[in-house]
Amino acid sequence: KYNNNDTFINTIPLHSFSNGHVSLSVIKNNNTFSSSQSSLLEYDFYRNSCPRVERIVRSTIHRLHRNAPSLVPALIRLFFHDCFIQGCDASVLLDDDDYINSEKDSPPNESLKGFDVIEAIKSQLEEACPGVVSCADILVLAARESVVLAGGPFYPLYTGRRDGSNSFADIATYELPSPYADLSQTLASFKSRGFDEREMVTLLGAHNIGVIHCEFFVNRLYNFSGTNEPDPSLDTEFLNVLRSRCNNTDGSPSSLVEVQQEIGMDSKQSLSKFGTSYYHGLLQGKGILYADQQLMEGEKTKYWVQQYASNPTLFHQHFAIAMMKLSDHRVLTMPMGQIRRSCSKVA
Ligand code: HEM
Ligand SMILES: [Ca+2]
Repeated sequence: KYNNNDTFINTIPLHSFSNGHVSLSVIKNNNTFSSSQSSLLEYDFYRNSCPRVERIVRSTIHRLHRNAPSLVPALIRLFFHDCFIQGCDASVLLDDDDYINSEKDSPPNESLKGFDVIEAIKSQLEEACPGVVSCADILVLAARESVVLAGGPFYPLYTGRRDGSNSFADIATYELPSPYADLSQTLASFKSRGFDEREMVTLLGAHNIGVIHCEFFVNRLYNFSGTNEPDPSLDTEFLNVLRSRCNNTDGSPSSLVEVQQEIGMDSKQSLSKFGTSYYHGLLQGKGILYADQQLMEGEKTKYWVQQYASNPTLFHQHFAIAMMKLSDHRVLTMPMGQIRRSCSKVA
């Protein structure tokens, strides 16, 4: 129904995709993929200065992943939280000091993980090619490898991002999407960054994997908006599953019980395939966050939830492209920015 006025469908030759993977030729031939800044990024930017960069990122993540599979969702979330706040400039990685008001200390970022993984990759790269590769590039490349490790699509990335010299704790506090936001609020924050309804639904498909702590949805389980009733949009059976997972009824923030996002689904399968269990869940009232379930409240967003639930290949294609777009959001390129030596400190 929305296909006619959806530029994506009209301009992108979907037949040139195979297996949900995006090929570079498609990108080169179609300007719709690049934002204005990303024209300053290049494919294989480090081909002379650090030709092994992508291999090093990949092998480090693969090595660490064997003992710590949870780094996969963590890195995807870290990437989102960087790019969404002042663009993909590694602002989220900076530590607090006299001059830096670190985003790490902003409430929505308190449960972020994966900083050590980025730092481990950075130190490998500093050995191989000192002072060359930006932390901002490492972050987008690490997120891409994580998507692939989760069974999601591979997508090519431009490189040549430079690191910012600031962190934006206040902006992160107010502008990272809230799990308690309704559809219009969430949509407004994506739209202000150039992402439409469909792209927002696509990116939220990242919630197929990972964990959500009870503190972010306990408000829906017993006393939703002061009603003394649970959130009516929550499936009753699922409500009981969530209650038993978070059996600390006072909802104190210390009750950090982890909840697999694919509860009620074939979790093994969906994890290895980066599937569409998230969208199936929403169709059944089993969205974990209020903001997730809100996708069913808008005509367009609901339409795309239905599309992706029934067409995993389409989801993978769109997810790859949306991740590429987010990776190029407001990047810094020469002569702006810097290359840090350690990702947590300005150079
Ligand atoms: C409306 C927008 C969004 C909201 C409100 C939201 C909120 C959240 C919250 C509250 C958590 C749980 C964190 C925790 O318990 O530690 C979470 C987890 C996660 N989010 Fe989002 N998120 C949004 C969009 C996105 C997007 C666009 C992506 C990626 C493209 C993403 C990727 C993830 C991943 C992978 C996890 C699991 C992290 C882990 O297991 O370590 N989220 N999100
Ligand atoms: Ca940033």
